[in-house]
Amino acid sequence: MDLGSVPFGTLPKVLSNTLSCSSYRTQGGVHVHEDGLTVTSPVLMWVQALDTILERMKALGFDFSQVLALSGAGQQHGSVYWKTGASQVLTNLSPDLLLHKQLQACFSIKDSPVWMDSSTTAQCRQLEAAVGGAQALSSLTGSRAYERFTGNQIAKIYQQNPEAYSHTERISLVSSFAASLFLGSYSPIDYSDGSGMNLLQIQDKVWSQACLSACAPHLEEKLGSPVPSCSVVGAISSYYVQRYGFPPGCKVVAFTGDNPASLAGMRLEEGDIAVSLGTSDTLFLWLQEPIPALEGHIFCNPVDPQHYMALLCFKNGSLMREKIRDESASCSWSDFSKALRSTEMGNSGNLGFYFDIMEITPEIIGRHRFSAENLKVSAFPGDVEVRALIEGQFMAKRIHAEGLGYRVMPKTKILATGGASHNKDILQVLADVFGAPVYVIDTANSACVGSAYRAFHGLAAGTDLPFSEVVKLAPNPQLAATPSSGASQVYEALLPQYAKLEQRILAQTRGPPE
Ligand SMILES: Nc1ncnc2c1ncn2[C@@H]1O[C@H](COP(=O)(O)OP(=O)(O)O)[C@@H](O)[C@H]1O
Ligand SMILES: O=C(CO)[C@@H](O)[C@H](O)COP(=O)(O)O
Repeated sequence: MDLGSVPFGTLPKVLSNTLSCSSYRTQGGVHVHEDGLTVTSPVLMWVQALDTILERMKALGFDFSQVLALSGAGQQHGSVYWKTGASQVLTNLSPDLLLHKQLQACFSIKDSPVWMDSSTTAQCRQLEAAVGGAQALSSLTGSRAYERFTGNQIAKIYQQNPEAYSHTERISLVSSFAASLFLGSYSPIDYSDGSGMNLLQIQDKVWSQACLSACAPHLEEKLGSPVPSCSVVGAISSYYVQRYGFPPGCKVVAFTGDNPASLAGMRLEEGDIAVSLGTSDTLFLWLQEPIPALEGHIFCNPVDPQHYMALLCFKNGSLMREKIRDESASCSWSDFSKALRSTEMGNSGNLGFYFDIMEITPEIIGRHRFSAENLKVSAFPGDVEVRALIEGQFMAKRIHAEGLGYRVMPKTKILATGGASHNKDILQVLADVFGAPVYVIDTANSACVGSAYRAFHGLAAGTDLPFSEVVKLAPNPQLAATPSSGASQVYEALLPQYAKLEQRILAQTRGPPE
């Protein structure tokens, strides 16, 4: 969880929040189960993370009485299952005890499925069949069925553990769960994060009855009604007023997904392209008109209710970069950067695909390396390996963004965020592959900054003030890398090559058509 105070003018302090993990024997915040597909996090770990951060802030003397509004963000798609009777506990929290001590018995499922889960292929096929196919589901909800999307996760829980499902009074997303903790009552799901469930009709902004009934019974009452992302969902619970000194009127603005919150934090404009280099890599764009397809996702826009955002998710992001860093660059980001600087754009024609876990975009697993002559090779020297990884990751992003209809224009800006956006040498490759300048904001944690901006926007709710007006005095993104001379010739030649090899691997791994 991070504290975000809007860093300009005389604006009040706001608190933004992302929950992260602590020591529950998780790796990277999650448990990967024996089947290699099921991935969960202990829900109490998230509750304890909130306790820990608030206690630390109190110990540091943070003045909670200045917080007029707060909002936050959570990983998308993950879900939390509140047990029958939990709302009673939530509304009667004792300020003398930590949250995780009081909420221990409140969850019907203790290990929440998270975005990395890919165990629901059967449920995905069932959902698509129920609504007339993959494209029909995409046209309705913005995406074909994806394993991590919450509707399919709920369907799996209902099918495998009907008793726990029937003892569930409320299902939250990670974002609305975190908001519920602050509210002391169930927070609604916002339209933008709600778009990552395969359940919400993105045009009408209501739950799809066909999708709900294909996933599980009585689902609508367990989800509650979705709300616009900029809604004030209530005032902070008296628990925080008494224990930490928040003002009683402190407003809670609907929490949203980490990627929608990043869009807000980066103040993305139409034509820009955002690349988030976090645990997952994502690429997202502002859209006026949704054109849902079989690849990628359309979400409701988190700051403008009339508009949309498109998103591509790449599962093998930072964790893959960390592996190659450890294997080929002495476990050091500085050696990793040196490798990028000591090799040339285009990597002398050597290309690599690095997907240690089943990738989402495209559905490939394994490491696949090719020489300049397109021959499969089993290994590259360390420096070549590092460049092949980074060039491959960014070429995939450009190719799949162009598949969605996106074109790099002369005025295109790339806005980079996430942990790896601290690395200038990685950003240089990004600028070269896209042939466009790369900008960063002064904190790489754009989801937190975006949550602070959204909280401030929520304070102005009812005045119809557009989000862009609210953030107009925020600092502008800083230029971090510009394309090197000759980059466009190198990558114009290499991009079709990479796309062809990707198709070849896909054809080989899928096998002959049935
Ligand atoms: N200098 C660096 N170069 C490349 N990657 C980095 C660097 N510093 C941090 N990272 C990566 O950033 C990742 C965390 O990114 P972050 O955006 O905080 O994650 P999340 O998406 O889970 O919020 C780490 O896994 C780490 O690999
Ligand atoms: O699945 C997606 C987007 O569709 C992920 O981007 C998650 O939203 C979590 O990402 P990290 O912040 O853990 O990288």
